[in-house]
Amino acid sequence: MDLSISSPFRGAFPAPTSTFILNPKSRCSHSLNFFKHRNSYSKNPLFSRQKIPIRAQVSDPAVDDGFVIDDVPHLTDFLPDLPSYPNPLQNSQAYAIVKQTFVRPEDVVAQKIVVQKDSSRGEHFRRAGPCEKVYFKSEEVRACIVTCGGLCPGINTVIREIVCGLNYMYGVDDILGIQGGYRGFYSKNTLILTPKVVNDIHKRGGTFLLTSRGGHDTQKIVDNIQDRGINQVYIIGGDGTQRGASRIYEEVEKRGLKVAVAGIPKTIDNDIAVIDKSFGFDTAVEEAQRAINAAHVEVESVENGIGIVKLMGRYSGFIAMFATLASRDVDCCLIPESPFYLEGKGGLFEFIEERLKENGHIVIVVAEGAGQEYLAQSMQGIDEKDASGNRLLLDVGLWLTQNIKDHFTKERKMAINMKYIDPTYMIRAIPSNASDNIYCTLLAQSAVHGAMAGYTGFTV
Ligand SMILES: Nc1ncnc2c1ncn2[C@@H]1O[C@H](COP(=O)(O)OP(=O)(O)OP(=O)(O)O)[C@@H](O)[C@H]1O
Ligand SMILES: O=P(O)(O)OC[C@H]1O[C@](O)(CO)[C@@H](O)[C@@H]1O
Ligand SMILES: [Mg+2]
Repeated sequence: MDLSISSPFRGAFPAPTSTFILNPKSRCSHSLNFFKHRNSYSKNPLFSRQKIPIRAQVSDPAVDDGFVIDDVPHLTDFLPDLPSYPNPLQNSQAYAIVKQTFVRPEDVVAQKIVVQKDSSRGEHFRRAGPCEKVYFKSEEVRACIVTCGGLCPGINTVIREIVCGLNYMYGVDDILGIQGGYRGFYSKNTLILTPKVVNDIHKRGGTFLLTSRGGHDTQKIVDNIQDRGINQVYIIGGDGTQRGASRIYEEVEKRGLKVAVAGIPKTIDNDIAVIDKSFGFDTAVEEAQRAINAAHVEVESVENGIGIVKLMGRYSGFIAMFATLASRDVDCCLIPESPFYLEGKGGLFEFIEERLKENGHIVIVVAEGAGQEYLAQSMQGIDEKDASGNRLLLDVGLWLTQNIKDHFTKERKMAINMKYIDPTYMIRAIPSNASDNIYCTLLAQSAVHGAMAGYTGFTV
């Protein structure tokens, strides 16, 4: 596993994460180039990356050690005369340690931690964290936060920590909540967010700001940002949301506005390239154990018990796979990345029969995106999309249940006991656990440091 992105807290101050850019155009910072979807990353032009070889450390210009930085944009790229100020954290007793831990422009995080002795240095990202110079005075900042897409444990913690981070670390007290996703910019009133208002929200699931799919109108959103005098925009959401954030950043740059756009990646499916784990994933895997345990208890207590648990995972089976590995009660895990078939030698039916003979029961975990090709064949013509344009998946759990029942009762004339559990929303509509809370805090604070330092168009 690549552990390059998130670092543990050091002392009273969280060590910086690294970040990636929202947009291929770039300069220095600490963020990733807007969000890379694990499966679509290389195919989607949005995610194509500009590689900027840096030779700063190399004294002999003839030496090319293959160091590449996937850099992020900065406000001074299009507003070259912006003044900078010393980071106010230096003056705070509570953050005295920060003086030794400022992130320097040369600090980067390697994408790969396993390399060969003679391989080139490879791809790197800006390291996130507090910088010596900031490009906003505290009293000048008017920030806003928006949440889009599906739910995920920890969204409220991220909201809370952006508000508290801005206020406690940088003295910012003008923070607005945009309600109901992107469309909330132009169709709803804003909420005033203070540390007091958000104090307890991390104990609740969901999003305090409400969310939605669809409704991204770049022009209207940026008009609204401009009209309201907002100059820092924090956008929490998945791959679609980060694409939308990229559009906002491009429009802001086109209009020459001093507005920092920062993305915080959210996805329960853990389908982001570059990072190992998205926030809320741990919590979801933990909650999935309850469904798997229930399935196991049920099928262990009957003859020929077949338990099926369907878990989220549209294009990637991380939740299903991790929940399976953690549980040890699962016999078979079906994920979108790995094709399977039902009939014949090596097929699922054969495997189930073997297990029933051997153990008297079987537990199968299936990710929602697995086997969609079969469902599409059997239900031709159904091609529904959600408001954001994501294809709505057909229910693989029901399809599997029906096919297994038909096979064993009709063809094999065997009596089976089928138990189908679909805990879909239960694993994401819960508050984040302790370790996700810390991770959410790290991401939120890193986004705040990045925006204060003038970086923009990045996903932390
Ligand atoms: N290419 C795009 N350009 C602009 N906006 C987009 C784009 N794709 C999606 N969006 C907007 O982003 C928001 C969220 O998108 P979507 O519903 O796909 O969820 P997501 O962010 O991918 O989260 P998740 O899939 O994890 O639930 C929606 O408001 C949608 O209109
Ligand atoms: O029903 P909703 O809220 O649109 O979201 C369901 C989808 O959102 C996700 O949780 C995240 O993309 C998927 O796993 C799932 O398919
Ligand atoms: Mg998505």
